[in-house]
Amino acid sequence: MLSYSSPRRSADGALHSHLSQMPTEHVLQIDLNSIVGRTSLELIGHAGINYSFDAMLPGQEPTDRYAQSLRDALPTALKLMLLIPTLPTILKIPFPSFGRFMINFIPLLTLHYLRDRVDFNDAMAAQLVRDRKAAIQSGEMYVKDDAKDIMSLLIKSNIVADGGMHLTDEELVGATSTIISAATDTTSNALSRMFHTLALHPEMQAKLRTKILGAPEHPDYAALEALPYLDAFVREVLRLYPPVTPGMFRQTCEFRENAVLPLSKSIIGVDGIPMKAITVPKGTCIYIAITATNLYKQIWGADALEFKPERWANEKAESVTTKMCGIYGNTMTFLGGGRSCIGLKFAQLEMKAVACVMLHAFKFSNPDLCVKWRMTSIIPSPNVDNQPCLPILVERVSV
Ligand code: HEM
Repeated sequence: MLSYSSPRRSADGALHSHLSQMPTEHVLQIDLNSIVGRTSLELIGHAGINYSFDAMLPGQEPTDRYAQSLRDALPTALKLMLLIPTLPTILKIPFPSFGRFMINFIPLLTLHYLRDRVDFNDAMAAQLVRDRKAAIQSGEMYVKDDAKDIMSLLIKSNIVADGGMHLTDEELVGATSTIISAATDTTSNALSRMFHTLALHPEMQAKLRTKILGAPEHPDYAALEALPYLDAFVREVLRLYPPVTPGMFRQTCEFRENAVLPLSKSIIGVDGIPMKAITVPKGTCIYIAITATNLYKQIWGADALEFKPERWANEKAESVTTKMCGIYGNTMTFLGGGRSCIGLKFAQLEMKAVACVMLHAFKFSNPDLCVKWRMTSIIPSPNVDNQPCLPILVERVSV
């Protein structure tokens, strides 16, 4: 049986107590990137699977093997980027055991390391699902009454689902693994950007703190939603700095008809003739430029590159009301359509909750160091002198 999180050990509280150990009169320089990385892991642990990775113990990296394995999986996969073009062929192999045989056969240590991480993560997710299902079916109180994590809710609705809507155990394990990996580096990166932006804009930080001090220190959903300036701040961080990647590829379906994309404004084709629509042949690979769309001056205005939460205050502004196909805040940050992100609300609430807890107690400022955001993998990350870190000065707020 795995150790589950206790309702009393909340991750935002742990982040708070992590920093609370600093003496009152001191200004500390800390690497916030590492702390928010652990915070996002612990938050999805609690809210996603009711599991504590013990990621917030002060002064040390998590020793939980599941946490370590999750942390290693993405960087290892990215080392194998050159193999990505072979994926469509591999996925067409009808026998998974043959695919596994090929992976074992190829003498590539990184590939074998990744195989072991994926196997371990799947085994952990499978055990979590098994334990939780057994606990729910046996009516154990803590699961029945307290557990509101995503996995428990999924299992509970699966138990009562009609045949056609029923997920197999394999699908439940797949969903659990996907949610944990999809919610970790993404939100951690968004939190880093949020703190860096707060440190770079002390006047906005002070304004936000004033608004937040009027709300409870550990706000519930309604209290978070009742803070419009916080909402605007989070939207602006997610617009200007899409946390995942500047763009993504999609391929139009090979088995459907060619599509015709209408254009909001006509463009001049290479033959000099104005075009009002573009024909996209089936099977075409398309690059969706996430950052370019979020910063497009024709939509957002001449100040599109500036960080301005105020732009969200004017609900009639054309930039905010233009119909974008993205699912959040008129941006493409979480993409759009059938395969868009399902965790946007979770991510946005996590940013708001962490901002609320932290701004209640601490002030963040920028040390005299040049932080550069670099594309190290598919995710932009903060660096100083080519070393990944986000140095931020932290001091207690005297209220
Ligand atoms: C700021 C944080 C986040 C950003 C910017 C973000 C962005 C994205 C993007 C761009 C995709 C599409 C990826 C692709 O198709 O290749 C995606 C997919 C997904 N995201 Fe997020 N995400 C965030 C947080 C989360 C969180 C917190 C969760 C879960 C609680 C989550 C769950 C998922 C899942 C399950 C998918 C796959 C959906 C599918 O393929 O049907 N994401 N996300």
